Amino acid sequence: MAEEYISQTRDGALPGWTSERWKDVPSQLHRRGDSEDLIPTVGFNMRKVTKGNVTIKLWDLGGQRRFRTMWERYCRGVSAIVYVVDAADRDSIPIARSELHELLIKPSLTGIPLLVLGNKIDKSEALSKQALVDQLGLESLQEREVCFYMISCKDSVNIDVVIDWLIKHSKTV
Ligand SMILES: Nc1nc2c(ncn2[C@@H]2O[C@H](COP(=O)(O)OP(=O)(O)OP(=O)(O)O)[C@@H](O)[C@H]2O)c(=O)[nH]1
Ligand SMILES: [Mg+2]
Repeated sequence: MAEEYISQTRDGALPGWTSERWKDVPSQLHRRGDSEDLIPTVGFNMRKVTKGNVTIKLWDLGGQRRFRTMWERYCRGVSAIVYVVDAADRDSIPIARSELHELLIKPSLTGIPLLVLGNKIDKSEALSKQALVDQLGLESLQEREVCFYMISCKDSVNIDVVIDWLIKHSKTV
């Protein structure tokens, strides 16, 4: 069931990429593809996105409190962790910060490269890059590669550099 978008929003479709559900996942864990761009992730979704001879397997983990305890389990052994923050939701940044730091102190995740994305920069209330880096305490993170981009899935801002980063950090099998 290939779909022509890989990001949260239909507008954020990436030309040339196809997306399909990861086949070895129990079907009750999937969301319906049509609506998953509009509502919070329930549990998690898994996808394989492909362009040419590049395939990336993505685990999209739900951000709600009840799903956070499973983050560590699904981050173990991955090539990279991508942490997406709503840059316009200023009140939630302290929680995003503490949850991120909680996750990264887990010994099982030592050294895994981290990509932090400040999303929704199309919104006027979005924080600046420096403010977000400061409020998330990214400077204090150690012993792993950390990269940060400001993005807009809605307006497709910086999605190309995200994809480049993911490809660069993917393990070749
Ligand atoms: N304005 C704007 N809206 C966006 C953008 N990206 C996603 N959205 C919208 O945000 C809503 C989804 O909420 P999000 O906060 O992104 O959901 P999420 O982070 O996946 O939430 P969890 O799955 O609970 O972690 C949808 O209505 C999207 O259309 C963006 O770049 N700009
Ligand atoms: Mg989600």
